[in-house]
Amino acid sequence: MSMLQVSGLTKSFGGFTAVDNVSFSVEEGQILGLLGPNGSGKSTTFNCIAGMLKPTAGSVKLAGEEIGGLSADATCRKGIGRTFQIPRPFRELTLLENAMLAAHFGSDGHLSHDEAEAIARDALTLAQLPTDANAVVGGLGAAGLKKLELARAIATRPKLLLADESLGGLDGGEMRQAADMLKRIRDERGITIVWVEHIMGVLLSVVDRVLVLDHGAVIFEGTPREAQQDEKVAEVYLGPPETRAA
Ligand SMILES: Nc1ncnc2c1ncn2[C@@H]1O[C@H](COP(=O)(O)OP(=O)(O)OP(=O)(O)O)[C@@H](O)[C@H]1O
Repeated sequence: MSMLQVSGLTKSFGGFTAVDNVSFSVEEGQILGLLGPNGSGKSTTFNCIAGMLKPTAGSVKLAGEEIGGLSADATCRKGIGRTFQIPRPFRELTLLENAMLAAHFGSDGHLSHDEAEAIARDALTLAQLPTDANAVVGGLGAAGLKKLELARAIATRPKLLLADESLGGLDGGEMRQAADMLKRIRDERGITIVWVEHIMGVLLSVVDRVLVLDHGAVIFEGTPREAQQDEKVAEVYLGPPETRAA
């Protein structure tokens, strides 16, 4: 079954079409890498799926149910969790409290304190963060803050996780760990993932399929191996063949 089905998605800002008739689907339990150069429409596509933007046209279905145009909180309660490119946790709250708030946000408000705490501890454990009640946000570096983003998204108990630029600001080793963590979330929890990233790098070793956007349109869809061999993909990332270093 397709967990996510995007059909004819279009988003215009005034007279400018940032996303132009984009269609793709993600099967349950798969990881899709959504790639493309700066300004290619990745964030706009992501935000239309996550309910931060209203599509101008097209359909977004989660497990067969139309969710296009729903608000961000309604989308979350339907089962879409997201991370933000720039982490903005509640710094005055502990890690556990941050994850507990997310657990409440993802539910219909019927979670007890103890249920929210259990979900939050589980999410922090999966993200390899401390679960004790005193652990605070201060002192977390870039990699720690990315982990907290993931913990907060997982605590909403999503069917589909939208991961936004999870590698930004990380060094090589941290990038590998971040990629492995997304894979583990899929492997251990069966959560379907759409991973939006500006750079290809380590992403190709983890995702099942790759979608590449350029100027708001899909220019490639296939396996990571096919992406590495595709001339159109090489062109948007590396420039025309005659300008590339040997
Ligand atoms: N709110 C907006 N109003 C007007 N134009 C916008 C708006 N949001 C995005 N755009 C434009 O839409 C195009 C696609 O932007 P988008 O942020 O989706 O690209 P992206 O692939 O995510 O880029 P990046 O890798 O830099 O995040 C860009 O030309 C951008 O300037």
